[in-house]
Amino acid sequence: MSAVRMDGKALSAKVRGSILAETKALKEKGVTPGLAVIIVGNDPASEIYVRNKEKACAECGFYSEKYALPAETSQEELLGLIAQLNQSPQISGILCQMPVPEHISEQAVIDAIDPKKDVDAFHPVNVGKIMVGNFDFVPCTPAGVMELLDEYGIDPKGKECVVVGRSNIVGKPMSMLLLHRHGTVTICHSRTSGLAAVCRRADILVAAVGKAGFITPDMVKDGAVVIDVGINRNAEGKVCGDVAPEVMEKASYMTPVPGGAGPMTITMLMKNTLKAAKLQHSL
Ligand SMILES: NC(=O)C1=CN([C@@H]2O[C@H](COP(=O)(O)OP(=O)(O)OC[C@H]3O[C@@H](n4cnc5c(N)ncnc54)[C@H](OP(=O)(O)O)[C@@H]3O)[C@@H](O)[C@H]2O)C=CC1
Ligand SMILES: Nc1nc(=O)c2c([nH]1)NC[C@@H]1CN(c3ccc(C(=O)N[C@@H](CCC(=O)O)C(=O)O)cc3)C=[N+]21
Repeated sequence: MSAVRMDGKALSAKVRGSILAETKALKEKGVTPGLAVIIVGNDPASEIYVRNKEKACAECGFYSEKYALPAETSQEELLGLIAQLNQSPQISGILCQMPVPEHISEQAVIDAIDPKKDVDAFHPVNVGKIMVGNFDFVPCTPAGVMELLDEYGIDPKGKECVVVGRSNIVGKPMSMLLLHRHGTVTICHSRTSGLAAVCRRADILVAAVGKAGFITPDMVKDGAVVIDVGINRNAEGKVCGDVAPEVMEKASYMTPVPGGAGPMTITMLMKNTLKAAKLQHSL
């Protein structure tokens, strides 16, 4: 039996529709959500994401600004731009695409963004709130995964959840959201011993590794729900996930790449931007 395909594109369209409706109501009160996206350097993959974000802003009726800065931009210049955007009344949310060039400190960039405009939820204040379980902004990729699970009626409560990857962007916040929903969560990384056996315990397996085809069928329990967060390019240059396609035959539900977690990430960014606009206007 082949797994049910968890359609992130379809769910995104639905959620963006309801965001647009809310945006229209907000605009009648004189408030337009605005997102600023900053990209430093010209990583081709980042450019695709930035374009997708601009498109999503248009679909949701948002105002958007894009700053494509050259790779040589100094940290001081970047922090200056962020300080300006922190003050700008048109801008509800600020996202600086990661990674940034090596001469710029990622943490300095994150720390510079006003927590009230931190729609990525990467600022330590927001990370702390997520840990405590009382948060305004949900990290976009993990939030998108949770909405996909809900849409398909998959409840993490009491389930064995295994997250492969412990990054601050995906693995760690993903684990925390599953924990809040009462999953029994195991976080794996490059030093995990017996990784395949740990993965085989999973009722819900989330792959956020960054290696094409890393999760093979022998690592998956029959009937498991498999969430593929990876965005990689295979030898032919095609976008593919961290999960080998043959896993479809073992899983009960699985997210495709493209069309699964990726579009949902952007949709959750829109949701956070709308929320930021509302919070800033006490609505
Ligand atoms: N769909 C979406 O919206 C998004 C997709 N992505 C994609 O998700 C993937 C992961 O992204 P991100 O979390 O930022 O990546 P990172 O490179 O920051 O983290 C990768 C994680 O995988 C772990 N890992 C690497 N090799 C192994 C291994 N052999 N066995 C077990 N664990 C391993 C690393 O372990 P260790 O910590 O020990 O090094 C690390 O924790 C990428 O493909 C990225 O492009 C990212 C963000 C959003
Ligand atoms: N500050 C910051 N915030 C991020 O959220 C962030 C980041 N930096 N750096 C990079 C990662 C990656 N990321 C993706 C977003 C959308 C898709 C996406 O739209 N994917 C589509 C299209 C894929 C394609 O065809 O290229 C899909 O999977 O169907 C993918 C990946 C956000 N990230």
